[in-house]
Amino acid sequence: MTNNKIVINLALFGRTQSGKSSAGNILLGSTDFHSHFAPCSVTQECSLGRSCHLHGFMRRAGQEIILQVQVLDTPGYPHSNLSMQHVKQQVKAALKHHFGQEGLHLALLVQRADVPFCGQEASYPIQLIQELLGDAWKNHTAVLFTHAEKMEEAGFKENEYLCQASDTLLCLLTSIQHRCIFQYKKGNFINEQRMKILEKITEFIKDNNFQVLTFK
Ligand SMILES: Nc1nc2c(ncn2[C@@H]2O[C@H](COP(=O)(O)OP(=O)(O)OP(=O)(O)O)[C@@H](O)[C@H]2O)c(=O)[nH]1
Repeated sequence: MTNNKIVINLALFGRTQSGKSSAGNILLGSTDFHSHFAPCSVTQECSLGRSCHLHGFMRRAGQEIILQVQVLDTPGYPHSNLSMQHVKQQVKAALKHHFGQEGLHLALLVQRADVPFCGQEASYPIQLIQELLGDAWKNHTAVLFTHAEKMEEAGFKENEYLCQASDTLLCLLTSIQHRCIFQYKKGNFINEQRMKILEKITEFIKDNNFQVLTFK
């Protein structure tokens, strides 16, 4: 953090087609990441996107702090045509390259709200986060639920959804101090969504005293 600017470093993890790139684009307010429907994995390589300077999120000693967000998009894990070992090595190298010195503030585990969180498939991305972030992963991970509008359409409020969640999800949320965010993709509310998601993320990072994880 310099006197009046902070750069927040985020990395997206999750299963194929969970909505990682789309969430990254919402966070950045851009279309930097390649995001579309496919019956296979779209993202093949890690890539870093940077937002413009954002105002109105933070103040310190009465002075406005300008926020910039950097997001690392990663291939789905498991992937439809890359081995798990390959993806792991690729993400490890990208974390070191982009956040090796500056550090990572938060890993976002991207999970579709309309897909139950259970079984082996759900646990792979968590295992990847644990392996790459090490013991402190619990302090630097949040779940980002995409497709939350489907949950809303089915008549669930966020707390009701979480109350009825699978044991695996409840156990994960307990480990990460219940850090989770719901992303609703509907109509013309994308900018409003972006602000809400960024507010939550900055809250988590502030609660963590801006601590980062570095990579050697
Ligand atoms: N309705 C809805 N669609 C979404 C949401 N998030 C993503 N999508 C759609 O889901 C599809 C996959 O999104 P991506 O962002 O490409 O997902 P990804 O996880 O990056 O996919 P891979 O790179 O294949 O692993 C796209 O058609 C997105 O438009 C959401 O919150 N709601």
